[in-house]
Amino acid sequence: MDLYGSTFLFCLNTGKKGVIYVSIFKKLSWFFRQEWKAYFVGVFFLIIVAILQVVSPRVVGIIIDEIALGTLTMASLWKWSAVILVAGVLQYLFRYIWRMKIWGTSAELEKILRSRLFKHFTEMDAVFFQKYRTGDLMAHATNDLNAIRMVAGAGILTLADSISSGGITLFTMFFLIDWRLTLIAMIPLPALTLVSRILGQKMHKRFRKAQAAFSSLNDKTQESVSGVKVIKTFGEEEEDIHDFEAMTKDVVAKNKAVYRVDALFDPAIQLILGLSFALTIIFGGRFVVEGSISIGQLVSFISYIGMMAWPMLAVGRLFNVLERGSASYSRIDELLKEKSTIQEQKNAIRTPVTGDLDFQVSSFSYPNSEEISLQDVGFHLEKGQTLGIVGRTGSGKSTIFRLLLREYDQYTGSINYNGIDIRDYSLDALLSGIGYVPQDNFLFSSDVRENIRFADPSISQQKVEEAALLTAIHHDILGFPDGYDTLVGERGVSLSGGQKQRIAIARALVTEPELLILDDSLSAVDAKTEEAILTGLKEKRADQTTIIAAHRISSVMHANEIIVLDEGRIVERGTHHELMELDGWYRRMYEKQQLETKLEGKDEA
Ligand SMILES: Nc1ncnc2c1ncn2[C@@H]1O[C@H](COP(=O)(O)OP(=O)(O)OP(=O)(O)O)[C@@H](O)[C@H]1O
Repeated sequence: MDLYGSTFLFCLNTGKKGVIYVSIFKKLSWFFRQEWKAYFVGVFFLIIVAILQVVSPRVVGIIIDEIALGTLTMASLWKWSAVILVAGVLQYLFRYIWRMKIWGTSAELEKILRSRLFKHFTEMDAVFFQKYRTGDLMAHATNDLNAIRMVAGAGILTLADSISSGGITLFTMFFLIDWRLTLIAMIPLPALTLVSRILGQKMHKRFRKAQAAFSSLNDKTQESVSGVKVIKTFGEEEEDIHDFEAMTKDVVAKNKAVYRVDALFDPAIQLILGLSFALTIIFGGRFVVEGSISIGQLVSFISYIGMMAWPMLAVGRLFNVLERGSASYSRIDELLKEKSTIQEQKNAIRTPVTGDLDFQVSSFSYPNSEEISLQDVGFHLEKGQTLGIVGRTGSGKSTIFRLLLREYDQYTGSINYNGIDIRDYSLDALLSGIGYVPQDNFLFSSDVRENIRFADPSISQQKVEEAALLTAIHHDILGFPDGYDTLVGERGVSLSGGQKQRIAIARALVTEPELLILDDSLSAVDAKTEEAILTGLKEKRADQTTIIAAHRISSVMHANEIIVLDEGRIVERGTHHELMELDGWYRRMYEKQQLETKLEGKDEA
């Protein structure tokens, strides 16, 4: 049996896996170099502890020998007791130091990698977020970073500890007690390495599965609780309970699988150690009888065997930690290597965009999509003008905005601001000039004021209120329990869809952007309020450009120009009057919506 073949040093030098173990340390060498002082102190005290560890068992052996020989005096008992006490206290102190140094420093690595990853996420483009799902990215930011931290913490610790405490204990057994007994007693111990390696691997796999099952159960619970009204309306309670029970059963089964392996650990360790103890008693007993070692030495030796168990187990654990860390490092590295397709030019213009907007896109398709989402879409807006965009769902309204916001660069044609291509501006110069209100408005878990002045927390209350007045939300806000201090978002008060929309518009308006984009942002607001907001905007933003996309014609009818999109093409264009005269889709929609409003009015009356 090749038990010794799995010992650490051998593995470091052999085979493909050996390369993995070395390479993860190499990959992290930048960090170890940066933090070498902390590691040096940590490992130094680790070695001192390893030396101190062998003192007590040896002292106990000496006391026993003195008892056997009848030479023990009170003075020597006090002396030896003091040695044991001092060794114990020093071990306590030094263990504290190395733990602080090694664990604390490894947490630093996690922090550095997490910041890098987060910064990277914020720099990535829409293509990246389409390729990786949010859940996966979150898993990378937690599980993978944790596995890498383990290399810098538990990895370094087990490596240094198994070499120092294993080496020193072995040295003491070999040279200070009896080399023959050491060789015999050590025979079963490498099996501990195998046990911790193999069972550890199995445990980890099963634990991962159990965790995944538990998080699915969590998702399911959340979905069922938040969707309980829909479930009841459709009379689906029975099915839901059935699904829930099946998932609960799955979680229990997977946890049982973890315990099946976990329960094997201790008995296996006891069995192997027991074997080693048995060999020691049989052969050590004979050596004592022969007179080649003393009883005291045998007692010390038995303690040392117990102390050898940890380094042997640690080696197996080390392989697992390094393997997982290496796989995680590769995954994180792959993410960090992803480049955004949106790149700023080296000498990009840094002054904020202003002036006329000229949008001329002859063709655009989303990456990984064969369909052409925009074809020959062009418009020119002078500073201060308003453009309306209408069209069926999926006709390409939001796509125009995504190009304006530089979420995608891969189109043919050009988008110019003041005669300069938007790709020649820095992203900050472009985006700080645009106030964008997306269709699915999002409020942060914070108060109303902070939500409105999100772009710049130093904006005054007066400006916040002006923006809120303009979007007809000011009086609503005053009616909230804490006015502008009222918490909104996930954990805050519940707002109506229209209130959320108006806060989102106020957030875009408060910075007085050069270009304001409202992407179907008035859909949940009633017709009267909509009219008030649009009139206000027209006055306030007479010198600034606005684009409004909407399903409701009333949102765009006062615009300088209106374009009607269908399947990514402009099918009608002109002012409200011109489009009414054209007698096409626009007019039909307008009349239909007018009729609906009238009927609603009658219903309400
Ligand atoms: N990320 C994407 N990848 C591939 N195709 C997309 C993507 N986003 C949108 N599309 C497609 O592009 C077309 C235009 O979509 P867009 O979101 O611009 O429509 P819209 O007019 O804004 O619709 P709505 O009024 O429903 O918001 C649709 O056919 C849509 O399926």
